Amino acid sequence: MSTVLILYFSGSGNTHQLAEAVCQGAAEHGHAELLRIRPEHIVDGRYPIERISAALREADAIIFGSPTYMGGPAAQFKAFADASSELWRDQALASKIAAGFTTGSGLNGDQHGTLSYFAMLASQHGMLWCGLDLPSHHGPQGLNRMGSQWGAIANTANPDLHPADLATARHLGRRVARLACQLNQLQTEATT
Ligand SMILES: Cc1cc2nc3c(=O)[nH]c(=O)nc-3n(C[C@H](O)[C@H](O)[C@H](O)COP(=O)(O)O)c2cc1C
Repeated sequence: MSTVLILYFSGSGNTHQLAEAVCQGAAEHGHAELLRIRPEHIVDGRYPIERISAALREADAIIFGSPTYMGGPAAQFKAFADASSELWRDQALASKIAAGFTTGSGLNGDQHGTLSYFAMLASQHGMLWCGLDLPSHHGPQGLNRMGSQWGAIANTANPDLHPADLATARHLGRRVARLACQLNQLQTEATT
């Protein structure tokens, strides 16, 4: 069993749809929970990290999500990331698995900037980055049609997300949760 948190911001709902798909996949291997960053929680540009720091400390894996705004994560996600420096001081998230997902309206809308930022944030926290183990247009569902191995991307040119993008997000959630279970098992074996 593993506990996976999906920590994300969504302005108009596209990234929320992708977060739900990630959560469905992760729930196949344990407990998975959505934690949405709400703009009204942010005060003077800072997210109140104390609201969620216990949940972050207890999770086995954290999957970050944000729409891509101007080639990077939304300011609301960055407000959380900056506040997470409280947890960086004692490396409270070290050795947890991390992964990421994003949405963007461009076919190539520089969504990699957002995923690269998530990987950097994970590295700052000493976390272990988990990308996608999928070549592009994989299998009958056409998984990873956006061709990214850093994480899951959905193109949002249409209001309903593409089934292949949703299936790719479920795959990422499933992969992270499965790896977290395996890591838990190894740690248990090492201490018994
Ligand atoms: C301020 C702003 C900047 C944006 N910049 C980009 C961008 O750089 N690349 C891209 O592909 N889409 C960009 N978009 C489109 C959003 O990423 C896209 O609509 C996304 O799915 C919104 O997600 P949400 O519904 O979860 O808020 C931008 C949208 C806004 C409002």
